[in-house]
Amino acid sequence: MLEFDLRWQRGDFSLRAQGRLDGGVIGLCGPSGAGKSTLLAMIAGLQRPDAGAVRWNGVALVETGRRVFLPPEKRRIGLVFQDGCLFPHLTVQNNLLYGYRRRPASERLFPPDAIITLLDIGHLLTRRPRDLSGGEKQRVALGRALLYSPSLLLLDEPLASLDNHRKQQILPFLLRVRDTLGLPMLYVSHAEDEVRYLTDRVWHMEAGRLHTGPAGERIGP
Ligand SMILES: Nc1ncnc2c1ncn2[C@@H]1O[C@H](COP(=O)(O)OP(=O)(O)OP(=O)(O)O)[C@@H](O)[C@H]1O
Repeated sequence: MLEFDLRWQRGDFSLRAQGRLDGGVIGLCGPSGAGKSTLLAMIAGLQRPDAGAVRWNGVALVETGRRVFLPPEKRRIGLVFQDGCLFPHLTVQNNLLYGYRRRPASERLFPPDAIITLLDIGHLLTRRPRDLSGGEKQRVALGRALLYSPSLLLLDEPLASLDNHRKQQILPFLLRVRDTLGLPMLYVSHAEDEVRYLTDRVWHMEAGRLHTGPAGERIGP
């Protein structure tokens, strides 16, 4: 279970967010500038909170009061961003295996072949990112994040740079990941219909405040 209680301020913008994610998919929606990416960055360890804590199954990943700060590579959190952020000089295969090879065999969650089949990227393995379409890049980025063997997957507008047609092609893969791998996911998107395709558990963020609803989530519109 992921639990967080975080504060962060820069200039006029202040973020205050408290929440709990115990499995399944939670969507995180809200207008531009609401603080969604900043919240994800603090959970992943890419941004330090001014005050607060993030715990995974009771273990502190960050706790400002005790000066605990686990760097991102020690958190076992998979990240997928809008533009994939693949390593341009590596083939698809080496992008996919980048995190996998750095995990001890005993910690590896999924065999590469299973993920390659799940995402239907077997025919792309020898290509480099520049020779992939936007949708293919995002499938490879998702595969790379999964082969890192994360305990939690954070997706920050993973489909935002794709046209509607491509989005419709990728959403079923995300459903497959949800249904076959059982990883908890926090999915940021402006598009609430996209989020609702994957989950009816939606958090809202506005002007730096996170609204999770009375039961830690909001169900229904
Ligand atoms: N270093 C900084 N200094 C000042 N303000 C910052 C800094 N970094 C982020 N902000 C502000 O924090 C706010 C939250 O930004 P954030 O990117 O988290 O929002 P978002 O909800 O993810 O937006 P979008 O949907 O457009 O990606 C914005 O108003 C942004 O300008």
